[in-house]
Amino acid sequence: MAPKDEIDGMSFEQRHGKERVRVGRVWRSREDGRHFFVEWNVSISLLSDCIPAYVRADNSDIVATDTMKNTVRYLLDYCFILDVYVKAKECSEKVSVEEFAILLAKHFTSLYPQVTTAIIKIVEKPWERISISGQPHNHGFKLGSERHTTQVILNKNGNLQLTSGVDGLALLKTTQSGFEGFIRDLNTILPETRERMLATEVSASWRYQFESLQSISRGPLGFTEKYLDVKKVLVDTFFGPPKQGVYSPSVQATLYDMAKAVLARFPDVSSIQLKMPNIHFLPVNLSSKTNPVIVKFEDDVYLPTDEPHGSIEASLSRIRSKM
Ligand SMILES: O=c1[nH]c(=O)c2[nH]c(=O)[nH]c2[nH]1
Repeated sequence: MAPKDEIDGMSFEQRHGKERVRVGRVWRSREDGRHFFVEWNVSISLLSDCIPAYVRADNSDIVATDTMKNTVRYLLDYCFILDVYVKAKECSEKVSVEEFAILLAKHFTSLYPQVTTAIIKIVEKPWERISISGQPHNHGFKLGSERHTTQVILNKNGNLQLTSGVDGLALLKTTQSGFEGFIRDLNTILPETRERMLATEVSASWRYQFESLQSISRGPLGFTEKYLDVKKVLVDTFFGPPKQGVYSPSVQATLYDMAKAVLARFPDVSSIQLKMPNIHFLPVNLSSKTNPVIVKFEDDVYLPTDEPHGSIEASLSRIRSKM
């Protein structure tokens, strides 16, 4: 990713940045007094022309990460120094995590002549508006589960790679899952089955087809809506219709159906990567010498296990027309 430089007859790559810069932001609606809140964990990585710092002890081209670190603390009071916060303050209207990442990347690549590319990653903490007696609260939030993520890679010349994603989306179904017909050898003890639990924690990231800043023409929260829509397609495809569900012959087949459904539904998504660990729920059969059947497994009592778990991941991309 980083450009390679040749130094002393050797190839050299470098980048520097700041990880885990945390920021919270409240937007207050004047109309109905409702507050909107986001908490973001921002990582910045800059590709920049600062080889002299490595080879000649000349730091004159360095955007210092220590400045950023000190500024994070300072900024609890003053919101105008660290780039992350300057931009957060400038966002008088609520923005999506994708737009904010683009804003930051634009800032770094346009302000510093040395910076050729900015890579911004943001993870949004899942604060959700709370409801009291069925009524959405104006300023109360509780922590949910899955996290909205984004990564923006922006080049000085405007070339853009934009991905959105979801992490920690835990899904489980108690039937309509099996695993049969796999290779059997000396080490195979797993029985074939058409009846098992299926549980996973989906990590997905999908890339938008936009390849430059100019090609993005969305409303202020378009990416948040798209995130919710993609998540819904993933979840709906995993479970199938509410009454009968849909049979899963393997995690692999379900993963592929989910990826295909996203590409079929969203023309502006050019690829999707899915990681779906197979989180096992083992059948419980208990016996002893004196009592051969204490608990007989009848698709009811399971032992949940995190370790080890199956690891299944794949990505699906549109093949670009060569025309
Ligand atoms: O859906 C599954 N895919 C596998 O590759 C696998 N391997 C395994 O032991 N159980 C399962 N289940």
